Amino acid sequence: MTVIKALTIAGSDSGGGAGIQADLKTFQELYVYGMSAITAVTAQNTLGVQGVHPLPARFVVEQIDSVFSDLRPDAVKTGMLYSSEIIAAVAERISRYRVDKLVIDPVMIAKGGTSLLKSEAVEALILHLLPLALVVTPNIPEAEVMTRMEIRTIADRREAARRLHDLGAANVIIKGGHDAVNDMITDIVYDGTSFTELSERRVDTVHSHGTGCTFAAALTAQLAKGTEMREAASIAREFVQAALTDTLGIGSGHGPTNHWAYAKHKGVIV
Ligand SMILES: Nc1ncnc2c1ncn2[C@@H]1O[C@H](COP(=O)(O)OP(=O)(O)O)[C@@H](O)[C@H]1O
Ligand SMILES: Cc1ncc(COP(=O)(O)O)c(N)n1
Repeated sequence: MTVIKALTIAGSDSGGGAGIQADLKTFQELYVYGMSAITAVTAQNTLGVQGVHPLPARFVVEQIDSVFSDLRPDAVKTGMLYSSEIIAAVAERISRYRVDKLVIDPVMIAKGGTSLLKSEAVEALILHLLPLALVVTPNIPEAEVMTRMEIRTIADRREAARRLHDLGAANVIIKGGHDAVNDMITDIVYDGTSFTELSERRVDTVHSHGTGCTFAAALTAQLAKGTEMREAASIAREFVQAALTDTLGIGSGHGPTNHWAYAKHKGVIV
């Protein structure tokens, strides 16, 4: 049996809906062996983020080295990176280990408004990490910050994707979850040449904590298996749609998505 392996470099969410926990649950559901390097520990639940405790950059590196020296991953995902020190250290190791399947989810702000990336670290993310990305997966506000442009229309999203590609990401997926206007939620995939739109009906739910992490983790799992970019994005979109539709309804605030839903609906996983 060939075991496909993926590493997530991200923050821990004690509430289990986002961050490392969402990534590992998603990898597991897609039959990918999950490994982690934790950048920060958050005290978090469905009501918000109560505390953030970053780890020293050198200890993030130590975790990455432990994984690479023994369990070589087939793909790597980054989530919450918190500081420019951690970003620079992660970028150095990604280059050193010649990671070719790097998925960057440029996590900046939790849904409740707590910052998960220091504002001065945005430049480091763009400069050091973006050029190493096989794919970057910003939501609309994150794409606005990185491109310094306002994004309203689908044409704006395409322009932002072009700019992020020009900044060095081989592929760009701009997620449409923050579109407050349309009934259809559209993620756009840009490979440097052509655009693909992935549209699904808006799910009207408060239980959307961790959608971004879950999408990028499903994408990473599929890329680790060798699925091509558009097909991997489409499966990730389907995974999140199921996770948002069949909610667990736990917690008294913005609850997590249901990581079991995709497998439950599909019956079998390929
Ligand atoms: N209400 C919704 N209905 C359907 N899909 C959604 C909804 N909200 C988010 N998504 C999907 O979840 C994923 C994450 O999107 P988004 O919310 O934009 O990112 P983030 O969680 O990083 O803020 C995307 O694939 C997006 O299309
Ligand atoms: C540790 C951690 N990482 C990422 C997110 C973003 O979550 P979302 O996907 O809801 O934007 C989070 N809330 N906590």
